[in-house]
Amino acid sequence: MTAELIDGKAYAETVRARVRDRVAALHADTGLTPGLAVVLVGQDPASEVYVRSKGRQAVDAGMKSFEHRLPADTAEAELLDLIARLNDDPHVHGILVQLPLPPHLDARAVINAISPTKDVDGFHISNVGMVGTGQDAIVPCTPLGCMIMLRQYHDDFRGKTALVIGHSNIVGKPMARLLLNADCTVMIAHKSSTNIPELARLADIIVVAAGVPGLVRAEWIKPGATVIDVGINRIQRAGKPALVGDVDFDNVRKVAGAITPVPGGVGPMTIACLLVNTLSAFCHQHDLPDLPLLLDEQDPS
Ligand SMILES: Nc1nc2c(c(=O)[nH]1)N[C@@H](CN(C=O)c1ccc(C(=O)N[C@@H](CCC(=O)O)C(=O)O)cc1)CN2
Repeated sequence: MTAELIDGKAYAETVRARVRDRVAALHADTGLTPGLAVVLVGQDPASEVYVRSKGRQAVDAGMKSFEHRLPADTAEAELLDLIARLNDDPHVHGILVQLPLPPHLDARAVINAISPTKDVDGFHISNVGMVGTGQDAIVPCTPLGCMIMLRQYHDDFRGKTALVIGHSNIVGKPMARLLLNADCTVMIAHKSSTNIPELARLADIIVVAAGVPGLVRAEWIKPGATVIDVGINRIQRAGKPALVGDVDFDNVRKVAGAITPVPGGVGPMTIACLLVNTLSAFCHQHDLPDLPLLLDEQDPS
């Protein structure tokens, strides 16, 4: 068996096209345009790339993009002051602060200063709490992207077992909660777990976000399982730089039913889902109907 490749780039393009069409239709009806503010503190090279891409993709989708770049030594009070201004700005419907932040800044305080209605990353404690209690809320972009792709392979999660490897606040925990909200049976493991192989063998779905290159091995995979690799690891392979995930891709793909590659799997869906969340936040703020998330659902317009 060779697993079907889950083409995140193609899914992301479909999501972006839907957002673009809906933004154009809403603009034609209301004259309003969704606005996304992205805040970058410091000059982390990977963050620079992601922030540039977020701004470009927002503009391509017909949105306004507001980029705020602050020096690495920015004081927390200054960052909180910027967030307060963005919270009050009617042209800004979504706000995100790119992570990681420099170590002198308290990421939790910064995220919780964003208005929950504009928190398009879904990291604010009130959005986290709402998702955790099964209420409609803004969902973090990477797990949302994983769910959209998983839905194409599992129309019903009831009776399915998932293993989420990794318990970060931005991927592992929200991913597990979303699967649980969909009535999946969910196991969560992390870097201190000693029984990951045994748990993995039970799983119809594996989502891994552990930051360990090649962690998930072919011998652990239930034949036909869906494997979603969120890992992005920059390593040296045969003396050359390479980008690999947390899954031993070449061997796991011989056993799994469907698998995401790295690059080109989950990553592209992260920014596409940021556009979905920005459009959603805009719709809620203007009391307009929201875009359905599933790719096979019809747009209400
Ligand atoms: N405020 C946030 N900070 C961070 C988030 C986030 O969702 N919100 N997630 C990550 C970084 N990230 C977006 O911000 C992100 C990571 C990876 C990709 C992506 O498309 N990856 C490509 C590979 C790109 C490469 O060569 O580096 C892929 O997997 O194909 C997009 C967005 C942490 N911070």
